[in-house]
Amino acid sequence: MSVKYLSQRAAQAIDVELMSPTGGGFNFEQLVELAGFSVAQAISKEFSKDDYARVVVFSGPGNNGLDGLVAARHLHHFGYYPKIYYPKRPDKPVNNGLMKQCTELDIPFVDTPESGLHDSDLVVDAIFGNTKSETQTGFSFSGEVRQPFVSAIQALKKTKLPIVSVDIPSAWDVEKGNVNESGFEPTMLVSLTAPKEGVKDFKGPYHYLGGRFISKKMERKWELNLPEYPGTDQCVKLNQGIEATSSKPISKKEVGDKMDKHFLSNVVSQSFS
Ligand SMILES: NC(=O)C1=CN([C@@H]2O[C@H](COP(=O)(O)OP(=O)(O)OC[C@H]3O[C@@H](n4cnc5c(N)ncnc54)[C@H](O)[C@@H]3O)[C@@H](O)[C@H]2O)[C@H](O)CC1
Ligand SMILES: [K+]
Repeated sequence: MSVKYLSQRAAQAIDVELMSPTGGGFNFEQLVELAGFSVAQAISKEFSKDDYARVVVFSGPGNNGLDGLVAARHLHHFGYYPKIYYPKRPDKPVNNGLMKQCTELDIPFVDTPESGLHDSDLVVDAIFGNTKSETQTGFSFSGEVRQPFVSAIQALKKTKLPIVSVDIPSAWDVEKGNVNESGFEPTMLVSLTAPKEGVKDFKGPYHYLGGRFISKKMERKWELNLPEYPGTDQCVKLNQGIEATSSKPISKKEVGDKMDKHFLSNVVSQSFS
């Protein structure tokens, strides 16, 4: 059976369930840590530190960017030389903590996408992920990308370096994918929890799954059909050309039916915070 591709709404409902006291019982920092660790490990499987030691991580303003900061820290410990482009830094304990951890390791923060790409072997795209709407009226990517991320995404379109995208290539539509082929094509994608519908368009050679935090119970409930993670690995390589188990996207009603009533209301209040 092949792995299931998730609608944006289902992916966000699963995130909320993972963090619900009546669901998975995780806290947010744990998930970010595991997600970022899985990204670093997946990178180490395909891009050896002998050939791709100099890695620049582009981190966006949300949680996808936090995964990038965690990945940078682990890459440092794995023997790579990461640097970070992190232009918008929300003043929150988790962001400040991760920045401090990277600073303690002397990981440099660069001021422009160009200075990040200069003398690098590999780029990690952690700009946008399964972005929640800013308007709270829906779940679609909220309009046109704004600066400084327009320039960052332009730089990713131009670079010849291999790109590793975290969860979804930034500025692709989470459900419709690389609309009009206007986005960049990463070499590697690390989907978190389960691939999103939009990444059916992904054509690169390396597609991994990371974020090893789903119980068998949740996997059955959401019919995720996750592959087995090998041994102690935090990531698993997916076959190229995997198909969704169903061409019918999960409806809003189905997502609502699967969600515990206790945290149904939290989908809006928590997941948009
Ligand atoms: N369970 C998991 O798999 C986990 C996934 N995680 C990661 O979290 C992201 C989703 O995070 P979220 O914060 O909801 O979205 P983004 O990172 O994409 O960033 C939202 C951020 O971007 C701003 N924004 C929105 N639209 C625009 C725009 N058009 N231009 C500029 N800026 C925009 C918005 O204001 C927000 O600040 C998921 O993909 C995973 O990577 C976690 O690690 C937890 C576990
Ligand atoms: K991304």
